[in-house]
Amino acid sequence: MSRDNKIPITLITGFLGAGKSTFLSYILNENHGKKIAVIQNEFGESIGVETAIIVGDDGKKVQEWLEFPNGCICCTSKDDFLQSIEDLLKRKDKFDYILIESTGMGDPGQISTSLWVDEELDSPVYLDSIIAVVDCFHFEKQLENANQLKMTNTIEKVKHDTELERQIAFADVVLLNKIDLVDKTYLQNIKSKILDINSMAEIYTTERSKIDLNKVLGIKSYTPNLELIQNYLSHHKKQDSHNHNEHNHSHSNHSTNITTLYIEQVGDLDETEFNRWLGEMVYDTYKDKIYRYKGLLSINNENEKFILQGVYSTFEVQSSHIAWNKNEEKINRLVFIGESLDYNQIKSKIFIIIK
Ligand SMILES: Nc1nc2c(ncn2[C@@H]2O[C@H](COP(=O)(O)OP(=O)(O)OP(=O)(O)O)[C@@H](O)[C@H]2O)c(=O)[nH]1
Repeated sequence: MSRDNKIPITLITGFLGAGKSTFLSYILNENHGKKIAVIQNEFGESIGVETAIIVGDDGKKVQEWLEFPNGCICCTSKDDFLQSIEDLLKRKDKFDYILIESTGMGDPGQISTSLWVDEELDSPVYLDSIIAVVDCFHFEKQLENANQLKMTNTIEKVKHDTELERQIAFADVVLLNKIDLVDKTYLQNIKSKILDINSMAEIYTTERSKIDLNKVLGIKSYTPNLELIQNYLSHHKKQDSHNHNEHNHSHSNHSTNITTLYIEQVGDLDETEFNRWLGEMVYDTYKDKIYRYKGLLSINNENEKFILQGVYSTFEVQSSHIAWNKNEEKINRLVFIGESLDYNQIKSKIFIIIK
């Protein structure tokens, strides 16, 4: 099934109180011309969205539907996101977009991998993008608390408390919300901390999560869109003249070890060897530590540019159907976001280049 006939899913993540429900309410009440189904895996308190939740007389959550004034349909879910999606699909004629609000502590990587796998199985849905809503007023404090806990507490606690960074690491779009509560200098500082973690994300500043919906819905972050990938990669190119430490956006005042790492290499790739190498990295060397990765590749004996997309150990290399220009230098360019990534280790074995 082509993506044009599939239903897009946007996953909304964010720490407790960041403004996710405010964002959902805003979307549902905007004039977007879509019929939107909403899946939430927790109870919330904001108006509009949670009114769709029905509690059965046994106290359990029951999935229910509700017509919104602008034609939206809302539902709430059981804890299992995928089951909810399956249930939703039985009512496919009723909607053409799905929003999933993950709980404050959800792992966006797990959910996006599940959706990605479904896509491979020719599922009628596809993952459009992951949006992280960040409370910029509390961000520094939340990050600081997480880092203090990292030094002192158990592994479980650490995993729990790195969730804020992980949400940012997995995001295609970050909404820096509550800008009414901070000044410009502070905001700039927060932005650069977010870019240190994930320099691929589009960052927008918002008040009450208000944003042009064209910037957040139907943006196809996971499709092999050459323009989008080139856009993601463009600002990394400028850093390439710097030393290797610059490839890894780890700055001395940056306390997280989740970073973005950029690698480039001129020439053509042996596709089989590249797949083998990447598999080794994501299944073995950096298992569960490489979260998200994208790339623009030049494959041996192919005229077209290829695009790499990956989450954890799930990845795809697909043609963009756009050829390299005759005068263009063929440069393979990759961006990885993950934990404790070592530039030299990753680059040392990476590219099997055809002379
Ligand atoms: N000052 C200010 N308050 C905001 C803004 N956006 C949301 N809020 C408020 O922040 C509180 C939390 O917003 P929610 O939308 O409920 O946040 P949430 O992420 O859904 O929260 P949880 O579901 O508890 O994780 C609410 O009282 C909102 O009214 C903003 O831009 N500025």
